[in-house]
Amino acid sequence: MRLDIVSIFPEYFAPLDVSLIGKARERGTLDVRIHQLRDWTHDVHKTVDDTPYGGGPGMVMKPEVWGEAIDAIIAEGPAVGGVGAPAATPRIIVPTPSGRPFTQEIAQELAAEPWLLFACGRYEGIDSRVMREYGARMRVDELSIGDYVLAGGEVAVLVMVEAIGRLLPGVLGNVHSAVDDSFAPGAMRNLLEGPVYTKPPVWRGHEVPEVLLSGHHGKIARWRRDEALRRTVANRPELAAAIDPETLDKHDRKL
Ligand SMILES: COc1cccc(Cn2ccc3ccc(-c4cc(N)[nH]n4)cc32)c1
Repeated sequence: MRLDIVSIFPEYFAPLDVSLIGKARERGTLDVRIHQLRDWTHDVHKTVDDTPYGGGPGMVMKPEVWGEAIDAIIAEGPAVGGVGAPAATPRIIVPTPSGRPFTQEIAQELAAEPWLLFACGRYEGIDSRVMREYGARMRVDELSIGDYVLAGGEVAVLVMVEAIGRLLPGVLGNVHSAVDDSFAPGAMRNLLEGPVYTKPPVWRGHEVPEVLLSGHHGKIARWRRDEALRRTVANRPELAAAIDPETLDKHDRKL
C-alpha cells in the first residue's frame, strides 16, 4: 500500500518512523510519502490560506495550492500493492470534524486500498471545491475521528494510519489480534474488549480471576465474553443495543 500525506506540518509524522508502521515501511509493506504543502506555493511567504468568503472567523486553505499538490502526487502514480490491480489514482481521505465517523469497518475497507492520499487541513479547513474537483473522478472521503475539534488533520491522520496499518498483512505480530478486535466484524462486532491480565498471579493483593488460571478454555472463553458484554453495556449502551440478538445465547441474555 502506498500512503501519501500532505500537510504544512510534515514533522507531525515522525511517529510513522517507529513501531509497527516503521517496521512495515522498512519491509516495504507500506510506502509512506510525506509532502510539505507549501512546496506548491509560488509566493515568497508560501501562502496556503486566505479569508473565508461570506465572512466569519479564521482562515480557509486555498484551493489552488491543494490542486497543484494533489495533481503532482497523482502524476507520480500509479501505485501497486493492496489487494487489487495497480491504482492510477488514490482514494483521497480528508479528516474533518464534519465527516463520516471513522470506524473499524472503514479501517478494514481502507486497508484493502492500494493507494491512499491523506489531505491534512488546518485553519478552518480546506476550500470545499478541492473535494468537489477530485470527487468527480476518484473516491474522496471526508472522515471524522470523533466528536471533538482538533486544530488540524495531522493527528487524525496518525490515528487512521495506525488503525489501517495494523490490519495489513504481516504488520501485527499476531494475526489473531486484529480478528478479535473490538468492533471487528463477526462475533466480536459491537463488543468492547474485556479486562486483560498477566503475571504475577497476585500483585499488591489483587488476584487474577481464578478462571483464567484454570486452563479450561471453554470456561475462559465464556468468562471473557461475559466481561466483554458487561463492559459494553456499562460503557457503550448504544453498542450493546445494536448487538444482533441472534448472536446472544441464553447465558448472555441473563447478564
Ligand atoms: C472543518 O471544520 C473545522 C472547524 C473548526 C476547526 C477546524 C480545525 N481543523 C482544520 C482542519 C481539520 C481537520 C480535522 C479536524 C478534526 C477532525 C476531528 N474528528 N476533529 N477535528 C479539524 C480540523 C475545522
